[in-house]
Amino acid sequence: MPVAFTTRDLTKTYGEGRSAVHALRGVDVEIPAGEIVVMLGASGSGKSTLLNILGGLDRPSSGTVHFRDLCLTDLNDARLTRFRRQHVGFVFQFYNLMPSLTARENVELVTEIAENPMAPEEALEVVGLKQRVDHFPSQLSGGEQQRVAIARAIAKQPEVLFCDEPTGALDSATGRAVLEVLHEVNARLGATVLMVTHAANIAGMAHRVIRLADGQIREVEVNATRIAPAEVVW
Ligand SMILES: Nc1ncnc2c1ncn2[C@@H]1O[C@H](COP(=O)(O)OP(=O)(O)OP(=O)(O)O)[C@@H](O)[C@H]1O
Repeated sequence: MPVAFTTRDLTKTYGEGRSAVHALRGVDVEIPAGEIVVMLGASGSGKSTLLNILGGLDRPSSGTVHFRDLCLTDLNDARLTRFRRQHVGFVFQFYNLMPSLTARENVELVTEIAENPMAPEEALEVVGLKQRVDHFPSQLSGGEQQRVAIARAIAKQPEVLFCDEPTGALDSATGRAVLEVLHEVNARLGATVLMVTHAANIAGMAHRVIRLADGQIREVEVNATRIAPAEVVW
């Protein structure tokens, strides 16, 4: 299995002196391409910090990150931005949609600057919103808005989709619908999906589960069998 990301002795410290917070303390991890990987850990264990560094939104204090054979830690800001634009998509807990734009227009914001985008309608079809392309966010439910955010993230055909608590603001039925979409994006489009969550039950649908504690990898587990998104309970 080809590797999407490799980190070596990654550290991240926020602040300095007595107020320094050691968010990551020597992380060595490999994320295989084409998998759904779930990162679990207590609040403050460093999950979001690691996700943001892998996605090129933030930089480590020390250590290296490779995306395939591209060393992200060597890139200047302009090249790191290009890496993000070409290779990765992000989905956050709060959907960050533009309220004055329709679903289609929200997706177009990304497809207009992407190199090899899908048509916005196609991305909205993948997430099951073909009939809602001309609706504004206020006319959509929370789960539907999150699906627009996923459509926006996948429309540029990223190799990796980073999701930080993508179901955190959703009830269980709506959350399952969103997980179904993430499962589809992995199975149908072949994107690596890297998801941070507090909901341990979501780990059952992953190929691989990474547990963090105190800024370090505590355990990496490969699921012998996976459950379907519809079976996830929380
Ligand atoms: N910008 C920042 N400035 C200072 N400290 C920060 C910053 N971002 C994160 N931290 C600290 O780094 C540690 C790790 O934070 P991180 O958000 O990565 O944890 P997490 O596991 O994602 O937590 P949660 O599940 O609560 O989102 C925490 O102690 C947090 O307070």
